[in-house]
This record gives sequence, structure tokens and C-alpha cells, in this order.
Amino acid sequence: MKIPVIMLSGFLGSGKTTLLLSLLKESKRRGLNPGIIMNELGAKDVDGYILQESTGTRVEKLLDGCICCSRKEELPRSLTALLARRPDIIYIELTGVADPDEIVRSLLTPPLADRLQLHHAVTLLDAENVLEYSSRFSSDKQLVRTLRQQITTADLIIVNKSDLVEPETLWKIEKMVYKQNSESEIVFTHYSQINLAPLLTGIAVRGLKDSAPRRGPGNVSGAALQRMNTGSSSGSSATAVHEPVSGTDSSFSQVAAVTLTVPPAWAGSLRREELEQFLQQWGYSLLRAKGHVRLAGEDSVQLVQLAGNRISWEASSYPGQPYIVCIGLNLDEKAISRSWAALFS
Ligand SMILES: Nc1nc2c(ncn2[C@@H]2O[C@H](COP(=O)(O)OP(=O)(O)OP(=O)(O)O)[C@@H](O)[C@H]2O)c(=O)[nH]1
Repeated sequence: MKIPVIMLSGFLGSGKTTLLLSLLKESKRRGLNPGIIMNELGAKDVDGYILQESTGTRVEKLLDGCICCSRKEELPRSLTALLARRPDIIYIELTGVADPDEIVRSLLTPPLADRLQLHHAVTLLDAENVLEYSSRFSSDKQLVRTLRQQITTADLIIVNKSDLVEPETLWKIEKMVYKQNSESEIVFTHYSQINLAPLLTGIAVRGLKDSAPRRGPGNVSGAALQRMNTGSSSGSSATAVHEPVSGTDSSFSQVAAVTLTVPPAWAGSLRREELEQFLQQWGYSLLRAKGHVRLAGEDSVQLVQLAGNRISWEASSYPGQPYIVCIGLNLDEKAISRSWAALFS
């Protein structure tokens, strides 16, 4: 019996982990044993920690590079390890700059092809930013190509973050998607809330299956569109570890990750506004930031996220040394490190 795979792709911060959280909760509710592979560009496992903390599910992590290129050879190894745990369904969350077509190719190549079956290729789009990508990233043609590939490879496209845009923008996005992929289903939603049933149709607990999983009928309708409050707000030596995302056939040649750590002596001294200013000064060259920090005057550790130039905060129980992973296009690593160190001088 082949194990069904649902692949989640989409640019940085588009809502993949938010969707995966819902899928995991729904999988558990159905008594399924899910296997998860999560790939992160940075060396820190921010999303894996969020998933483990919220659902208790073990996550197979592939950090510090992209499994469509620089860490390509690690995917078969991780999938083989995961299969030994006899999952009913495997979710693969790609990095925001991964070419999903490369992953589909790996899944269709023996020996993986003998054991796995691609059930759905889902791509999330950030409604607030997706129409700007071609002009914003015009200096990185490879990245623009990869983002197109994310649209053309999908059989389900979820236009997420629709709470942040006007209906006109959604129509433009629909037109843009249709031009590139007229076959896929497209839904509009916020916080990745969609009807999960069609995605999981045909997936059953091992032993209860009498045939190979089949795709369900379409109709993955999103939640009713409505404006909603995002909950976002308008934050020895500090170290910066640069993680060049290498690989000869890299799909994201100019995208790199930097991990910034807070010196132990300064933990709990950062002010929220200071950190927000630090993150916002790089404009769109800082594509994504996420990490756990301890702020002055706050009891709990905070999970801070920057996506599409918006910053959000939520309480976290992360027990380790505070850090932030910054992912950017042509980021000036020296300037970032200097600016970060200045926060602690
Ligand atoms: N306003 C708004 N925020 C959202 C929505 N969906 C997700 N977010 C927020 O956007 C940020 C990024 O969401 P994630 O689900 O982590 O995105 P991702 O695609 O997994 O991000 P990476 O894996 O880092 O590429 C988080 O702070 C989410 O809470 C939405 O529909 N509307």
C-alpha cells in the first residue's frame, strides 16, 4: 500500500505552517498517524517547535538548506526513516523558496515511487504580497521562476491572508493564477482555514484501507471572507551565524538566512519597540524573520514573526537560548550583525 503525501509549498510567510497545524489536528481527530517532514532554510527549527508544542507530533526536521537543491539528497533518507514509523499520511512542508516540481520528481523516482503516492500538491499564496513578487524580486530571476513553479505545480492553490486585502486584489490574483495554472482549484481564505475534508478524502488508518487512497472531489471551500483583526502589533556579544544556502542548482541563489542570538547576559533586556525597529529597517530585503525572545517587562517568552513586513507576537514556552532567524534577499549580513550587536552595547 502506498502512503499518501500532501506537499505544502508557498513563499516565505504565506501560511504553510498555519495550514499544517490544522491538518495535524484534523488528522489526529480522525485517528490517523501523521508523519511530517519540515524543511527550514535557517539552522533553527522555529516551525517544528511550534508544531511539536501545539500538537505533540514528532517532526522530521531538515534544517539549514533547501531539499529541492542544496539538501536534495537528504529527502529520500528522511522519508525512509519516516516510513519506518508506519504513518497513514505524510506531510512535507517545503521552504518558501523551494521548487515543488523538484520534490515531485524525487517522489516519482524509485525507490520512493514504490512506497509513496502524491495525494495533493498545495500552494499557499500571500494575498497581500503575491502580485508584487515579480517586480520586487526582479534582481533574482531564479527566485521569480521558482515562485511561478509553485503555482504551476499545485493542484490546490490557497490564496491566504485575504483579510489584509480588498476584493479587487483577490480578483487580480485569481486572474494571475488562472493564466499560469488553469487546472488547479483555487480558494480564498485567511489563517489557512479551509474545509480539510476533501484534502483528506481516501486517507484511512492503516489496516482499515481496502484500496489505494484516492483523491476526493474538489470543493475545498475557504472560510467566508471577512476582515478580521490580525493580532499584529505596530520587537559578552550578540552573535550572527550566516547560513549561505549553497548548491550549484540553487533555486534561490540570492536568498540567505542569518541566525542572531541574544547574549545570555542580555536576555530579558530587549524592548519590543527596539526589536520591531530593528526588523523593519531592512524593508523588503528582509523577507522573513522568526524566533523566540524574552522582552523587558514580560514574563513569558515571545514568538516574534515578520512576514511581508508585518510583525506579530505571541506567547511561547520555548525554553532555550533566545534567537531570531532572518531570511533575506541580498541581505547585508555585516550591517545586520552590526545593528543587532548595537542593541546590546
Ligand atoms: N493577517 C494574517 N496573518 C496570517 C494569516 N495566515 C498566517 N498568518 C500569519 O503569518 C505569519 C506566517 O505564517 P506561517 O504559517 O508561519 O507561514 P509559513 O508559510 O509557514 O512561513 P515560512 O515557513 O517561514 O515560510 C504568522 O505570524 C501567521 O500567524 C492570515 O490569513 N492573515
